[in-house]
Amino acid sequence: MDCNRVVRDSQQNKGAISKSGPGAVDRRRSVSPLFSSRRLDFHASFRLATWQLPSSGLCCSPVLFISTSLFSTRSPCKSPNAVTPRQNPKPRPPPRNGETLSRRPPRTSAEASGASPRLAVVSLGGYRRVPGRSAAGEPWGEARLSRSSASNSGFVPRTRRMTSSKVSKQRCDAVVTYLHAAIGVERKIVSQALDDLLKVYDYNWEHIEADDFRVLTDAIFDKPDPKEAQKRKAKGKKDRNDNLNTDYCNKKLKVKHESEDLTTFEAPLAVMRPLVQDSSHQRAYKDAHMTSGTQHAVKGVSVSHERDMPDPRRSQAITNKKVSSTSFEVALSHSGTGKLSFTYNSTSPDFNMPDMESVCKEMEARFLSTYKFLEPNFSFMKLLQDICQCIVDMGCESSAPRERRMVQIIPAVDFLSKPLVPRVLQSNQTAILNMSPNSRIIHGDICSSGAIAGEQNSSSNMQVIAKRPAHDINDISKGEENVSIPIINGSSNGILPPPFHYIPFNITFQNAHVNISLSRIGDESCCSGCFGDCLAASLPCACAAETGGNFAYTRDGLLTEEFLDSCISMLREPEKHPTVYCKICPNELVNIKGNSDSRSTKVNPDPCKGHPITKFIKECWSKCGCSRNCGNRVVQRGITRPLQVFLTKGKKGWGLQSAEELPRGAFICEYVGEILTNNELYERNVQMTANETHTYPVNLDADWATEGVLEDDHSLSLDATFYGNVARFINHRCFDANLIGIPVEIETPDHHYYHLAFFTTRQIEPFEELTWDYRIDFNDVSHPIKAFKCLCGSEYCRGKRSISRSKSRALVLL
Ligand SMILES: C[S@@+](CC[C@H](N)C(=O)[O-])C[C@H]1O[C@@H](n2cnc3c(N)ncnc32)[C@H](O)[C@@H]1O
Repeated sequence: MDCNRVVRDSQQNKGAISKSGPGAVDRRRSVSPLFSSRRLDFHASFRLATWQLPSSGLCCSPVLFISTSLFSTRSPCKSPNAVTPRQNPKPRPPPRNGETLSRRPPRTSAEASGASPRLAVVSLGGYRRVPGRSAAGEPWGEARLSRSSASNSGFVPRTRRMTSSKVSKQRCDAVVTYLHAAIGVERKIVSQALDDLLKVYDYNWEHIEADDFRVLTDAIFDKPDPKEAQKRKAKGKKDRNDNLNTDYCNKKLKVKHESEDLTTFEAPLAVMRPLVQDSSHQRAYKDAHMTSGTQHAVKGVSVSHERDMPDPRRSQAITNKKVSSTSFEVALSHSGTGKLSFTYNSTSPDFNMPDMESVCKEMEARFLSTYKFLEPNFSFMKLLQDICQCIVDMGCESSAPRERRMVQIIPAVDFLSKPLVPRVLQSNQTAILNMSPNSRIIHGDICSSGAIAGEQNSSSNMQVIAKRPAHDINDISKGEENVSIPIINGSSNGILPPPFHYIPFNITFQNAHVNISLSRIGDESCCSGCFGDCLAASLPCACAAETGGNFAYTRDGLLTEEFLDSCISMLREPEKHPTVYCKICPNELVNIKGNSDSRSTKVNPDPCKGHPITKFIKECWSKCGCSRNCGNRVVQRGITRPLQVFLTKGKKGWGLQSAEELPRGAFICEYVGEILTNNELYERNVQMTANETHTYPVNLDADWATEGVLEDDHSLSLDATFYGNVARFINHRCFDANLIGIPVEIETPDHHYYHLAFFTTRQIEPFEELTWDYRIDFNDVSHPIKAFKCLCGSEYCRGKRSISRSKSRALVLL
């Protein structure tokens, strides 16, 4: 995408506006009471063409062309005496010889119609040589416009202005043939548009040929859809009936619509309009349902396919909701044309049309502040380009894979029959996600605020479509795990978990120093002499030393009773086990730092709250001689149980369950997330506002006793808010949870960093919710993460009382 081009065009247009009638706009503004509302239209149109130059033999496919325009119009005046905006303006006088760029010809119908345009045009070109053809390849823009190709195809070189009588029919025919082949539009439409333009420009071919026939192609593609014209016509009639005073305006409208009706713009293949998040969901659904054969819904967008429409081109319509101050629409047609359209209605008299460059900049700033993580080269224009490219890509696939994908994206839950609109479109490969610009892309908590995650902010109805990875409801891990982990929503409301990046292994965020090196593993800490399954050997190998000379696992892959009992005891009866206290605790130190610019006057950290001395499992690893199937390698082999992410019945949001009974001591999954230093985690927590949501980070402090005085940045945490695995769905239960998190050493004997693995504390029935004790200190008011009101239901619940009176510490402590 050529952003400079956008800016240049935008600036040129400012120039054009200044000459073509800003005074008129301002005068109209000064009589604003005469205008009932203003409308801001934004169009991004794109088209796909497979075409062949007549003589060169160059076949170009696909060609993507995006043009965007931003212009405002005003609704018809209410008084016959009022100054009216031009509904069907006379064409601009043809440019005279020697006129400068500021008198350039109009590029869109909107501009031609007298609306005040600020135009940005972006073209993308691509070509493909047909093997065996002789012509030299040219990018589309050049090929389409080149003098050689033009003359080869029957065009004559640029000439002086010609009068109507001098225009050769042959030349017109050549242009029509050329554009018909190039962009796949009916000859009649090309011909009509060419005739119109020739008249407008006094048969000056220079303006028509300029900029690669841009004016002509724009005129063709910007012809209004006759269906819309019909609608407006009908509305015009209604207005006339409603208010006789508008007769004058309606006459004008009628003239325009009749001329629009002459065009035969292809019926749209699909039209998408966003839902408005208000109480009219049901009405919107009803409306959509009435106009559609079948319907499925995208986050914030209702999509319907009019399969029963008699149109031989199998038109599809995606339609919905009408009453909106802002609306957004995508129309696609089989000819390979598309149009993205945003309309904003305002009654504000102070409305000032922003220029396209400013809009892009503002949108980029909003995206950044909303989504926090954006690619460095993100641009709003690129987003539009991506949408177009996505449609082109999908359109170019053969129908067979498309059918297969459509089968895959049909969710297991009943999205289709409910009026409340689901928020995410499911797809294994791609998805269009419709979100409010004010909503967060990534967040974990769907219930602490009592709201469903992903719900759109109703402060703006403006929708942003973004192509981005979404959940596959058949496997939330997207194939990253050994087993598929489906998303189960038993309530049939179509809600899905908020988006996040699924990762099966921990990944360092930035500064965390995780030193994984073979040289750090001493010979005494591995079993390089072993072979096959260490558990099958007559004597435990060196890797069992960490667990007192006995392996923590049985031959069945479960934790030994003894090991599990002692871990559970450490968790539930901490007073019976040693705890280590830091002289200066990194956890408390970071609180001071974090508070340094706030109202806090603290200079000394609080005393250490203590860290448990927890048992570690030590698994065999790459420096060992045993095989991958060794019984002392359980956690590193990943998830094997049939887990499911499911929507809980209460207000806890999503949870995790197993479709099968689980024995005591079974490995479920490890807690996977970003590895952060304490400082990074604190910064992150502070930056996330109180209303933003979290999964609960885990502090890796299980073995601090062996570390002596810990440096700040050696204190690490795992945060699954943005990147994580299924463990981020495990809900908390005070004290008697059915899972326990146990530290596991795999790649490094250095216990700054380790894995946190969940094992069952007892036998678990199929579909019983899996829980673990976050060990949240609900009374810690200093922590920036506001804790939830605990709904664990345990008789030992320690969160339900304290939450009402304080912010609680929400960092999980091991
Ligand atoms: C790690 S996430 C667990 C998955 C979460 N339920 C979800 O839908 O994404 C932690 C969040 O789940 C909710 N949660 C977990 N356990 C809870 C409990 N016992 N009572 C109430 N809410 C709980 C809280 O909103 C908390 O912020």
